[in-house]
Amino acid sequence: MAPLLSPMARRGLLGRSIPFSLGTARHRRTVMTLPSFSLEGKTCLVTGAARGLGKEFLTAFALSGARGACVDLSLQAGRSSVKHITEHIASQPSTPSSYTPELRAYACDVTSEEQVQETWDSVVKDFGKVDVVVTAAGIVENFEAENYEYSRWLKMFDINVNGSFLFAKQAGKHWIDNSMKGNLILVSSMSSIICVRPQKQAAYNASKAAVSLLGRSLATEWGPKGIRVNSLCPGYMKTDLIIDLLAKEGRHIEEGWVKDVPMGRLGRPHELQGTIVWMASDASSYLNGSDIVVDGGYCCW
Ligand SMILES: NC(=O)c1ccc[n+]([C@@H]2O[C@H](COP(=O)([O-])OP(=O)(O)OC[C@H]3O[C@@H](n4cnc5c(N)ncnc54)[C@H](O)[C@@H]3O)[C@@H](O)[C@H]2O)c1
Ligand SMILES: OC[C@@H](O)C(O)[C@H](O)CO
Repeated sequence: MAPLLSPMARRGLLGRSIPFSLGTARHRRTVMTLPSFSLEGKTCLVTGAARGLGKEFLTAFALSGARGACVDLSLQAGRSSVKHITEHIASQPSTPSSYTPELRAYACDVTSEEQVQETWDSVVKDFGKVDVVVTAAGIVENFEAENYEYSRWLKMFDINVNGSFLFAKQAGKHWIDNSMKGNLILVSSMSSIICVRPQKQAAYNASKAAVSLLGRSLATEWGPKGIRVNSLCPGYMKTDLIIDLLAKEGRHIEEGWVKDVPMGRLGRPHELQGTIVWMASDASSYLNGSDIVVDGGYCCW
């Protein structure tokens, strides 16, 4: 069948002509993508982006043309994350030679309202605006409930729930006061829906259930104002958090986890890149108040 459009017209209307490496030379090829997936012109703020999923999300955003703020406890770790992401992007064959992502690091403890406010003000001053906020800062730990120290319970909620709320509140207020459309993505977990086994983690599970319902609550409050709020619920993704947990609990646990995943393996962090870009972009313009589960099928049981 004859093509509906010439290759040149297709490139102009539906794709972007970008350079890619072949040997030592730079050649051009056309990458066909749905334009609404592009994040060009958007500024994305990601908490917990010094490592793990947050870093993966910031990488995906920068690869999609966004500018980005890397927010984490340590400025040094944040700067090293930004450097690593920038080098990674430069090494990708699909990256145009003229493109360097605009990324900056900010030190912030998400449990401090004062620090969250200061960080927000700095990011807005540096970038002029924030379009997308992803709250990936979080912790996990496993203790049986009857022996769970209350101080630990409070810390878990302080980081996972209060930290998410503080950034959500800051972003929501800013977007509403400035009549801006905003996009908030809370990082929840499949543990907001089901109890994983065998590790005992009542506090973590309850904190993630709170995060997801916070997301749906904000979606109803702010939806009429043009602000979308959704939660991402990953299954097991092999980040340092999971590697540390396996080191503590024993490697036999991983075998049990894998049996519980219909796809027969843990997730790789980069496998969330497509989902997070979709959620952050205009491609998901009617998505609001949803929990997006990406877990290899774990929650089907
Ligand atoms: N890895 C998984 O399998 C998985 C699955 C589902 C959900 N999650 C969730 O995704 C999020 C990220 O997980 P990860 O695997 O990348 O973990 P990670 O430990 O690799 O990264 C978490 C990041 O959050 C930062 N952080 C912790 N406390 C903070 C605070 N008070 N203020 C600012 N930053 C803080 C850490 O410094 C770290 O850089 C967490 O909320 C986690 O519950 C992870
Ligand atoms: O449920 C997957 C993750 O949220 C989490 O890393 C796991 O539950 C930790 O045991």
